[in-house]
Amino acid sequence: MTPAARISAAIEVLTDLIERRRPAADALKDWGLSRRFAGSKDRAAIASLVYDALRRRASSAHALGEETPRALVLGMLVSQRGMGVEEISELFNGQNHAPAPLTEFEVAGLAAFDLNASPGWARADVPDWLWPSFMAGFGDDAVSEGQALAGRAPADIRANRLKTDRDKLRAALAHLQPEPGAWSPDALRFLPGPDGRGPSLQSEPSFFNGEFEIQDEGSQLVTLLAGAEPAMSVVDLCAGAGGKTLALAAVLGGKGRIFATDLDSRRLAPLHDRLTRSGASNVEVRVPKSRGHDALADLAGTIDLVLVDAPCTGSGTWRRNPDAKWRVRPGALAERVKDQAQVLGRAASLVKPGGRIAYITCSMLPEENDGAVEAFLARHAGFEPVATRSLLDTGEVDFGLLARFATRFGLQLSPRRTGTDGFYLSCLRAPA
Ligand SMILES: C[S@@+](CC[C@H](N)C(=O)[O-])C[C@H]1O[C@@H](n2cnc3c(N)ncnc32)[C@H](O)[C@@H]1O
Repeated sequence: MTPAARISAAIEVLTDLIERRRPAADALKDWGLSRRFAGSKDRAAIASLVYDALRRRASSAHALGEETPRALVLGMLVSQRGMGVEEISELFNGQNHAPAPLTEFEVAGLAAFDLNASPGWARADVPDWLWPSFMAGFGDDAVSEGQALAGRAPADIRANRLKTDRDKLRAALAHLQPEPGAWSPDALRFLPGPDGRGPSLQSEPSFFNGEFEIQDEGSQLVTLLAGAEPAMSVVDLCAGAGGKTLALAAVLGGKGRIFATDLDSRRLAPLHDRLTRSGASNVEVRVPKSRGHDALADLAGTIDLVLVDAPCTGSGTWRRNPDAKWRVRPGALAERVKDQAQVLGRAASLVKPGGRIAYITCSMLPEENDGAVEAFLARHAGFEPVATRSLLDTGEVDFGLLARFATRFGLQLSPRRTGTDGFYLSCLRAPA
């Protein structure tokens, strides 16, 4: 396919996913299935155009005065690929599957393209209804935080301490040129290539052997800072597919016990194979028998550390899922805040006197971070937030630099601050 034909294909995929409000991956897959002539390089290039256009959706639409799939691609070619009107006109020539020639309106819009004239939410590429939350969380930095969140994400892996260490793993993966992560002692990072894609890590022998898991460095960090120690009893209350469960098992080093559960039993399904591959032997997966069944009833009041990786808007992961950013509906934030209150209440009933709840979200929004913790503290007398300084003093690595990112009750990581996905951590000590 020619570069211009790939642009036409990207416009088609964007039309489908916007009209039907469906995930980008599904729309791209369907497009590929019905266009067998497209090779793997074509598909990768089209996916990259689609994801980049979604990353800059609000800024393109605002600068060009319309929110059509075509306008999103045009804006992205200017803001992300640095193209000028002439270069774009050569591609948009209407011949051989190229997009139709530019209209006068489009030429004028491209010639006057200036993001500085746009409001904050558009420059930051954040949905306008979430902008007040962003401003409340980041103040003068809100635009640059949003812009960093609209960038491409690297691929991070966590060396599994139960089987290897970072140096050995780095040597085993030297052909893929990983770099050590900036914060987590277990992290290796692979930067995206020109098409936005990273290496195919899941086909590496060291992956099959359980020597690493794919996990954003921010996710690794909040798990390391949660305060798990060997010999503890730990509950991972919202374990899902187990990204944090596996990281906790590596910290415990085979000592103590981890109970992993989730409201949705289907989400736990991949965890069994992942545990086998990782070599973790002290994890018990508690699958609820039905919706509402409490699979942890026998553990009430006995647990040293309850990790709550709470259901949230996922706004911290918008670099990886730029389509999800525009699918979040107004009202979703209030729903997630209710869920968070519910899981935190359940955590409070599990933790032992003097034990700890580690509350984590992959969110950038203060309502579901400090806001959720503040509401919990108001409802649960005697619980106290653990000072951020003492969270950072793990004795393992000097995390002191992260103190700059302390919030009222915890720590906020972000692409701009830490080069990771956006994560929040707050630790709460139960009354003795
Ligand atoms: C952020 S995801 C968990 C990701 C997972 N911990 C990981 O690291 O891969 C949040 C999870 O919370 C679960 N969840 C939602 N409400 C819950 C509740 N009331 N109790 C337990 N889990 C809940 C969801 O099913 C979802 O799997």
